[in-house]
Amino acid sequence: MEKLVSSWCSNIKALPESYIFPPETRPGNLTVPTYNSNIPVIDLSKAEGQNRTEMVEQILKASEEFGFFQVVNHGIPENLMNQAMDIFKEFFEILPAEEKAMLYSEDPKKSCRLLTSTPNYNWEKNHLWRDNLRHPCHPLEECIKDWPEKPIKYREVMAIFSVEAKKLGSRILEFIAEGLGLESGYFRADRRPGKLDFPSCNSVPVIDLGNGDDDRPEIVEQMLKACQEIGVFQVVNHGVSEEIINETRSMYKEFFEMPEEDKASLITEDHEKQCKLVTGSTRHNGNKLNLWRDNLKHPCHPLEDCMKSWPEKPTRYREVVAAYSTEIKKLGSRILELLCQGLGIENSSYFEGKLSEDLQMSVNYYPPCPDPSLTLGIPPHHDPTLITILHQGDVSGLQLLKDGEWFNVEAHPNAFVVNIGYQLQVISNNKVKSCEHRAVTNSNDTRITIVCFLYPASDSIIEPAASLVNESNPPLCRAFQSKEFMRNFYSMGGNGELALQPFK
Ligand SMILES: O=C(O)CCC(=O)C(=O)O
Ligand SMILES: [Fe+2]
Repeated sequence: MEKLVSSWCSNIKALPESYIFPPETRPGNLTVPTYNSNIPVIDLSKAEGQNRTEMVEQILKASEEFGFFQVVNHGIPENLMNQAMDIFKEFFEILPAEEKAMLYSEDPKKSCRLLTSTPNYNWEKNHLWRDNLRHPCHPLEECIKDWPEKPIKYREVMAIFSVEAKKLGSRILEFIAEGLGLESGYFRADRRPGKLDFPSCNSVPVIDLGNGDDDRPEIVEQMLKACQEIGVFQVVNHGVSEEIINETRSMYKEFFEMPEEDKASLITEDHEKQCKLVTGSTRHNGNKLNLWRDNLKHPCHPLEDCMKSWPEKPTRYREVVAAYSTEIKKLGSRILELLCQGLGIENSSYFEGKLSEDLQMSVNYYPPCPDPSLTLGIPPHHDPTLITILHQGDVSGLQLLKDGEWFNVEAHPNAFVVNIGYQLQVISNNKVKSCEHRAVTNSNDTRITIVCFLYPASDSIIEPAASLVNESNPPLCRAFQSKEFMRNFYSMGGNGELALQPFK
């Protein structure tokens, strides 16, 4: 093992010969002016405000002019940065030599290695005045086993730090994609699912709604916690009868498996049409990439008006879906009332009436897929709803993004998955968050998901609820009409944050 510079440098007065560079490659004058005044320091908190476009332009300009910029208000807590810095100080300056010797390696294939100067120490002419520790951080569970075991807190602190740094990196790449006019998510490595064995998300509780008022405080607390942590929970004992659910599911299976000619009249690219059957997405024709799904969509409110546009086959379609959507609307109101209490919105009927009036049915049919690692059922997105109530039967495929990783939402045949939508996030003044999610496919089973989107009526006014706004929680945006937000949401390619910009 070469002697690490950190192990002997403190006692020496003159620079040893092997570190002295030829005159033409020495830094020479050490009083060069700092570049700080020219390299922009970019305030990332502006991403959430009116000046987002300006901030994205700053990043792009700095990238063109310097290829460097600094960021502040980047979301990595100061104490975490200090902890990481202290860990490395302890690593290089205090850790006994024998601990470091175990990590020292000249084998470039070794995942975690400590070296001095460059990896080519033995054949370099001049050594560099540095020691260096390097290791990969992704995927965390695999890499962490090779990380230093000392200082004791190394793995704990650096795991958190690396997750935060990765999030920051993804955010910055997203700003750059935005500035370059690329589609959202352009730089993300996970546009294909790649691997197929995703872990289940353990932040999604299965909440039992069944036991009446005695359990209410506990139910409310569980819901709020899930909405704050991940924005998704499941409910069982929800009051929608198993019979209605099974009947609806088998009816939809029959629908999607009907001969082509029975469905042809519903296939359309006309956005104005109320009831639409599409393959891929509604923007399929403009997309180079197709999605491995068919989708049927139509509104359900007001029922009598909408029903006329619904499919006529299977013959029981209208009767079954009318019953199902009525039950889901009731369940939706119940969940919103519980959430209202959890959020601390004083008026318990806050969501009643127009604010939760609109119900859209969206049913996905994902046939078994020849190679699920290469394609998606639905790409990553946030729902623009108040809440979404989804039934995925016994085949999982819904995935949530948490700390930059995808997790499965476990399939419970009796449960509905409830998902916080972007408009509820606004009303909660960011107290609860909507979660980015996607649907993956599988090679064995047909998967049908019955998705009910609960929306405000299009002309209702959306704003952070007055009881959630105070001096320390200023309103995240001004009031707007739901339809204004929806228009922006679609024109901004489904990006809720951008859709909200005009109302900041
Ligand atoms: O089918 C799924 O699991 C996801 C559906 C979904 O996210 C949607 O329709 O917005
Ligand atoms: Fe969704």
